[in-house]
Amino acid sequence: MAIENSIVVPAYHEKLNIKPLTERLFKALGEEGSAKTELIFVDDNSKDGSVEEVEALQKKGYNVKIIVRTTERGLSSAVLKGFYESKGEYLVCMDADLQHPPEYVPELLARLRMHPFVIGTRYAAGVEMDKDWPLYRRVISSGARMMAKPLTVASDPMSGFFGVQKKELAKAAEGSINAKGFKIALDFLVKLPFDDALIGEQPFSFGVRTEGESKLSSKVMILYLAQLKELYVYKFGAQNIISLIVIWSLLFLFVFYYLFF
Ligand SMILES: Nc1nc2c(ncn2[C@@H]2O[C@H](COP(=O)(O)OP(=O)(O)O[C@H]3O[C@H](CO)[C@@H](O)[C@H](O)[C@@H]3O)[C@@H](O)[C@H]2O)c(=O)[nH]1
Ligand SMILES: [Mg+2]
Repeated sequence: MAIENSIVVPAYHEKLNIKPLTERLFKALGEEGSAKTELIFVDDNSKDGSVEEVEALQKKGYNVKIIVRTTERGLSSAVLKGFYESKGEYLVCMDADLQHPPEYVPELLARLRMHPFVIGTRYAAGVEMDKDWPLYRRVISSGARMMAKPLTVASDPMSGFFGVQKKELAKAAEGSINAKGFKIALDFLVKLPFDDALIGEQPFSFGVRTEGESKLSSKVMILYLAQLKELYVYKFGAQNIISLIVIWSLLFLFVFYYLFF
């Protein structure tokens, strides 16, 4: 059966999560869904046994592969790499650490047949943040989300769980997607030419990482601010941008100060 769906997972030091993610994903897809789905990990030379883990799963018959990059690092660029190497028309991005429960993927894929872009959202009726997600992460996430509000109607533009149709991806102007940092979905939401009204949303309950460590760092937060600046200029032009950036940067610094000092 031809591959229709490609699930791309950026992974850095995620060996312990690879097997449970693969097993849970293909179980959730069932026999028919699994036959038309490939799973692609994009690893940045973790050298932690992730490659061997994937090889063992291939031997068991799972349609999974791992791309190992040796000269590049970063979540967003890893996702783009996986998308460009994929066979399917329906592309999904999710984290390796099971914070995006694989059981939501079949529903997201179904929505992706009807929408050019589907964002996994933690802000919807009937779903919740895991109550163990630390308060400081919630505050950072809410601050970051607020700063992106003027850019998109999507309820959770910070989400790393999303789907996009490959034909939409091809419409992005050459070199326009910002592959730095963590927030590739936000770039797609602003720069891909689909109508806002066509954005689909997939509610999901955000899990807690049980294996490995988060890679969120102050560098990632700074990259996010740089991305925001670029997106504001892209969307609104340079005229109003200085005042917007100043206001939002002050807000961010206030949240940062409140949390860490
Ligand atoms: N290849 C590669 N993968 C990476 C890198 N940095 C992070 N990843 C992978 O990207 C995924 C997300 O990284 P985490 O470190 O788990 O991120 P987080 O802080 O928990 O952030 C999550 O929540 C955000 C929402 O608040 C999401 O925006 C983000 O995508 C992620 O889901 C994981 O699978 C991780 O291995 C990198 O440099 N290279
Ligand atoms: Mg995580």
